[in-house]
Amino acid sequence: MDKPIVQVAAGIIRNEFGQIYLTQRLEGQDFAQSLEFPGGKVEAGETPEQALKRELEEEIGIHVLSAFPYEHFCFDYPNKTIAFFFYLVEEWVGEPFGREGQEGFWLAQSELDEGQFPPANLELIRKLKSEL
Ligand SMILES: Nc1nc2c([nH]c(=O)n2[C@H]2C[C@H](O)[C@@H](COP(=O)(O)OP(=O)(O)OP(=O)(O)O)O2)c(=O)[nH]1
Ligand SMILES: [Mg+2]
Repeated sequence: MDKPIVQVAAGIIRNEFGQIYLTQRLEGQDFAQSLEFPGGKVEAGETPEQALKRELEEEIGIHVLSAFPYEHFCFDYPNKTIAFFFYLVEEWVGEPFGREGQEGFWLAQSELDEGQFPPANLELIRKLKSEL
């Protein structure tokens, strides 16, 4: 049987100190307790950028002013293929917080640890660290 393909939009939210805002996935979600770049599934009728903006309002309470495509790739999980759209977000209104009860915190870009993220994030984290 063919695996479903899911589109996911997520934000690399970076402040003026070069720190990135991360959240921890909740119990009951897939990859519970993993760190993640906030974001979620693109819904029918949405562009990935629209989904990014909606998800960042819903999950961390910020209003994105501008977002730039950073990486797009597909990753095969055993049960689904995810098409990721990662955006760099450096302009927004509001102070991010875990609006759905999840932990959230700022981390220096150099301190990102691929071991704490889902497997799909490996190359992305390496790229972010290599750019410093
Ligand atoms: N947001 C996000 N999701 C990631 C990352 N890496 C990674 O493998 N994923 C996976 C986990 C999930 O299977 C999927 C994202 O879906 P999600 O659970 O966040 O979707 P959603 O916010 O729309 O939540 P829901 O309404 O479906 O519960 O992508 C990442 O860095 N950020
Ligand atoms: Mg999500």
